[in-house]
Amino acid sequence: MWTLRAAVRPGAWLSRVVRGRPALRAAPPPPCPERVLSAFGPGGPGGLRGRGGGGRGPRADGRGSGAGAEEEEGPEDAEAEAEEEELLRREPLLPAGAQRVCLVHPEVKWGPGRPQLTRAEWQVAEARALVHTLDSWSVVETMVVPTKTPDRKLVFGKGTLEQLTEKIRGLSGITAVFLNVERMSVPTKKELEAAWGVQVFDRVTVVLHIFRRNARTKEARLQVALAELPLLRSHMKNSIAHPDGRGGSSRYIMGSGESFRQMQQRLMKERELKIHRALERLRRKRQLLGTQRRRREVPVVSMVGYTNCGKTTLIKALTGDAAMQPRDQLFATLDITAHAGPLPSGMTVVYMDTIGFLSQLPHSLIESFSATLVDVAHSDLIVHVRDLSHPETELQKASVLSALQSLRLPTPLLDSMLEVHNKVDLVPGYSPSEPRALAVSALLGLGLDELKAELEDAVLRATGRQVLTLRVRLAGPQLSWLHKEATVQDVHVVPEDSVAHVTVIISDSAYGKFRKLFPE
Ligand SMILES: Nc1nc2c(ncn2[C@@H]2O[C@H](COP(=O)(O)OP(=O)(O)OP(=O)(O)O)[C@@H](O)[C@H]2O)c(=O)[nH]1
Ligand SMILES: [Mg+2]
Repeated sequence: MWTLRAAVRPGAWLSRVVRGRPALRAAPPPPCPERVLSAFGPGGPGGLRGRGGGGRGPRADGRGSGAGAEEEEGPEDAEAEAEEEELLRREPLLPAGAQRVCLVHPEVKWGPGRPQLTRAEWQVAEARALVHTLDSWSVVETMVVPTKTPDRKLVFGKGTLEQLTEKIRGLSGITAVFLNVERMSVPTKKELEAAWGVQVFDRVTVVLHIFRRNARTKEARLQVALAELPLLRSHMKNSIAHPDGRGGSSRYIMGSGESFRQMQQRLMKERELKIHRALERLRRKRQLLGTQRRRREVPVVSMVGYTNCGKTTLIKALTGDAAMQPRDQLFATLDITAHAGPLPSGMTVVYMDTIGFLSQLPHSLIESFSATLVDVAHSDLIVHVRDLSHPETELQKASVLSALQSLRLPTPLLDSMLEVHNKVDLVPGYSPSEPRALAVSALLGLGLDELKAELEDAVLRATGRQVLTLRVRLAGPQLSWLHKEATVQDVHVVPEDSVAHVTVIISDSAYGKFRKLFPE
């Protein structure tokens, strides 16, 4: 247990945390997370009391947070809710149920399309992991097929495609082919499906299917709906060319003055606008809660990282939040959730669990989800969690950093980022070479004390606060002033001297005031 010890001259302060226990403690901080919940008032921070959060921790979208009068629902809210429900009522892109998949990975060995940092086997492993993330989906066959023409309509050269078609046709019992390309045009899909006799999915479709399945909150579900739009649009463009089977796309719908295609495009545009509006509404609510959180001065630490690196596990270990459910799946977390936990001095911080990154994620997908990550920009500290046991950990780091760059986060926030090397239990003898990196095992609880100490230093630096132990006279007004203007962590009374050594977390400006008011 870490605590601050009173070993100070009058008015002097300690900025370092040392081991030990005070002889007499007054007003010990109640254990978390209750303590932070009370700090947020009856509703908790950012929906800490979220209803139906899927058993995966509280939600930060503000739904059902009961955070105050702003949250009370009026008829307008009911109308908005009805519209949101309507927007979410849509058939999934892929049918529900089991799929027995043949995974086909086009390997580009030469030329500009050749991946620079990765190898086919890891790309295949990631594609398999995507499939296995879906319940009752399985990979029954994997084929790595060389191609020199990945940008051609049918991806492979003529001879290779013929051989591949023969092989796929010869497989018994497969229900689909997962062609591991980012995105396939609809004509390509149709032609390959005709040749192979089964459905063909690309990476975007599979990722969207996972997103749709894992999205819990309305905000995440609306983001998925938004991300699906480009796909629906291209399907529409191709399928309504002949809506009545007789080339009716350019025909005018009676009396409307617009063709069938124009009408479909208009409806799609309207849908997009409505989704944006609904998301905006939900975000405004969330921002409001974020402002309340900041006003209450609870520092926010965002955990970011590649999918499956252990963000949720680490937050669970740091907070002891038993409701969190880490899973060995890609994109297990799609909703930003907030979880409170204590640091060594007793200071409480809120950890934000975020959606994981994936390399080669289509741009439109990143865009629709980057809005979720806007919250990261409002945090006091970013922690980049890495899976050190992953063979492509360097590539994963590069894709996370480039995604973070594209979010245009404030430079001090990027500069102060901490790197946590997780899963070291799987890499015996590992120690990080980077200067601002800490090795931990979130699963086994290794290295967490060091991490907490480092987090505390970083949070204090980022928020312009310090942990000080001040000597105050029991008879004077200092103690009550400190209770009002700072966060009192510990009071160590020395009765024979009629003084107390008070440990506080205090902002630089409040400390300046304190020195002015009580100069002794
Ligand atoms: N061996 C080992 N496994 C870990 C460790 N931390 C997490 N895991 C496992 O890694 C898997 C993914 O963990 P999560 O915490 O869900 O990862 P995440 O980063 O939140 O994943 P997404 O939400 O999908 O982005 C789970 O099976 C965890 O048990 C660790 O320190 N050691
Ligand atoms: Mg997670």
